[in-house]
Amino acid sequence: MNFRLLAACSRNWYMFPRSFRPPSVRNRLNQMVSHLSTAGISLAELPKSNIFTSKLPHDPAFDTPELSHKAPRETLGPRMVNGALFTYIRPEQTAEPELLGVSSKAMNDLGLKPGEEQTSQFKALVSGNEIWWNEEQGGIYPWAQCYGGWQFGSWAGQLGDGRAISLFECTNPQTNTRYELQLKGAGKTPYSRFADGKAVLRSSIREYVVSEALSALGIPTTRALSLTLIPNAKVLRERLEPGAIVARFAETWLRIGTFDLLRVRGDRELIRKLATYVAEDVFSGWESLPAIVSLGDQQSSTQIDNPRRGIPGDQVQEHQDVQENRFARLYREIARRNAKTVAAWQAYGFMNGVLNTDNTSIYGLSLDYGPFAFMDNFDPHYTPNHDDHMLRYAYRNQPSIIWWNLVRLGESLGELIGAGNQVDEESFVNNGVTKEFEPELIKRAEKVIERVGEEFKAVFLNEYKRLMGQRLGLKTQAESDFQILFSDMLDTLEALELDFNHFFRRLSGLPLSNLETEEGRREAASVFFHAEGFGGIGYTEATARDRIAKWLDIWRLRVLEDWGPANDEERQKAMKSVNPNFVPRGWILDEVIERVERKGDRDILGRVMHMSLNPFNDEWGLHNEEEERFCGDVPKYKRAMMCSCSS
Ligand SMILES: Nc1ncnc2c1ncn2[C@@H]1O[C@H](COP(=O)(O)OP(=O)(O)OP(=O)(O)O)[C@@H](O)[C@H]1O
Repeated sequence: MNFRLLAACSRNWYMFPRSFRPPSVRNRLNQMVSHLSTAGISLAELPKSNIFTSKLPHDPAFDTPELSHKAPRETLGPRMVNGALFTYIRPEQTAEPELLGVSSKAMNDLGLKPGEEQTSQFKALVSGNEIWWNEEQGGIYPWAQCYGGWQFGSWAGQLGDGRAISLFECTNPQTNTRYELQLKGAGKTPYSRFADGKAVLRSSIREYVVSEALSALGIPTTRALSLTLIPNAKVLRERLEPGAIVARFAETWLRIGTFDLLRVRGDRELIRKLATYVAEDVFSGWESLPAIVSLGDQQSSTQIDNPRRGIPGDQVQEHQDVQENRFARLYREIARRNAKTVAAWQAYGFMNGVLNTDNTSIYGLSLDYGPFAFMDNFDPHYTPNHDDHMLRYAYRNQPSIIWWNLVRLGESLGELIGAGNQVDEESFVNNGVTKEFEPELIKRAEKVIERVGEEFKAVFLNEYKRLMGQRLGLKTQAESDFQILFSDMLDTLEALELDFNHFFRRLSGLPLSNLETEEGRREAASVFFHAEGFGGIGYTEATARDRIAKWLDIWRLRVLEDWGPANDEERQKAMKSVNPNFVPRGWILDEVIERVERKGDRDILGRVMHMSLNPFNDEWGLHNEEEERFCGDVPKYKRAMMCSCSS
């Protein structure tokens, strides 16, 4: 079966399902961390594994860890790697590393005990100077993954972990969650192409803080355990900069780009193997995957959110004359997860900045912290990526782009999805698709992708409405909320150039009793203004106040419906528990970078991480002036900053 043929035969695979349109401004349809306190264990006691490297094929150039270990590092440099999903490779040694920060939440989630970060073993591991393997006793040898990707809509070829090296998988014995721990900035790999395998301190600080901030907001993401400065590594970007290593972890680092590369190379055997690995070893087995949900008008959000699971892997389901086998259910799971994550980005005003397929996780994690940002003033056209002139990855396009990426995944899985009940037949497995079977297979695969697209849209909207409702203090959902509350609010924020996240937090603390009269609402409106007032064209202070006051009245009545008149304190508390007082915005990260890098100030990093991990606090009691500044109005000339991809 020629994989390219699939795409050529079916142009609509490159488009959204007909009814799915990008979000627009007019039509919004289209748009304290609970630390489980565990005792924890030491790094040595942490259960470790290498399921990824033991089940999936390695780079044939280095059959064993020993071969890779003995090879001079220069021989492990950039090249094409075929028929494999990883290469054994160790991190480069670093001189005089300095551990700058550790996330307490990450320690806890990994199952490590507090204080473990002070041990020399921990410091050596997260700086790349020690690995969990030696020639005498063996252990787990590090590896770099091979993947490809579509970047800005064009095929980019083989990419792979050019500067990330995984050390091992580890399982938190309390939660049973398994993570793959890796170092970013740990040196060259066969996937480094023309680059140096390093990461600069600037981008490492950004990833370290913001991946943990997203996690604290409840948004699925890859995580950061620690940040290590490598003072002697002078890394050349726009200028010479200090290098750094982020020790990071995730349930999986597999990306849509991992499948893309196999498809482009026509490696159907490996696609099947990888898909099986994902279902059995990344998710909780084939039975855990979701069946189709009906999407008629009668479908409740609860039904959409709770598809039937528990279907045996070898069972093929028939729905409206279309067979769905286990690979279709796998595709659905990946799409549903990504739908929820992108909904959370939209609800919290987060932009990834570079949503290429190599940055789209098959686990639905926020992945790749490059030119990302939290929204300042609400502007659906905003992208933090300085190089994205077409606004491909702007806020308003994120849901559609994630779907575009998922269609690429559908193409990679197309043969397996389209095979229906023939997927395990010997001749299909060994010889591929016959000419006679091809039209049927393509038609079925297209149908499944189209349906999953409809479900993606439904899950996305469901989650977006849930989160927005929660942010607005609603306990129930009403049909009219979307247009009357959400859309009008967003239009108002955009028209008056007001801050997105501040809006929700300030709304949380507004007593409903202050909003009973027209005068009270007009008075309250200015709580959303910037220090200099508001922006936008054609508004006077009186008309700006009128517009906000009108919305506040609708909101007040809706909140009263849900909470009644006597529970306003509870309502405020509930809203504050979902609307962060602090988000690490671009200007704050710039200040942290400046102070850590140029002024040798280490403490600010710890304080900002603490605020990021506890974003809903009213205060943190660490540095009052700084906290007030970081949670206050964004200085006018520092709003909607942009950054380049160089990192
Ligand atoms: N300094 C570098 N040295 C080697 N490879 C690099 C470097 N910077 C980026 N790459 C590689 O270029 C590709 C795209 O880079 P991108 O910035 O999206 O990824 P990244 O931030 O390095 O990694 P990740 O997506 O895992 O966070 C990846 O394959 C990445 O490994």
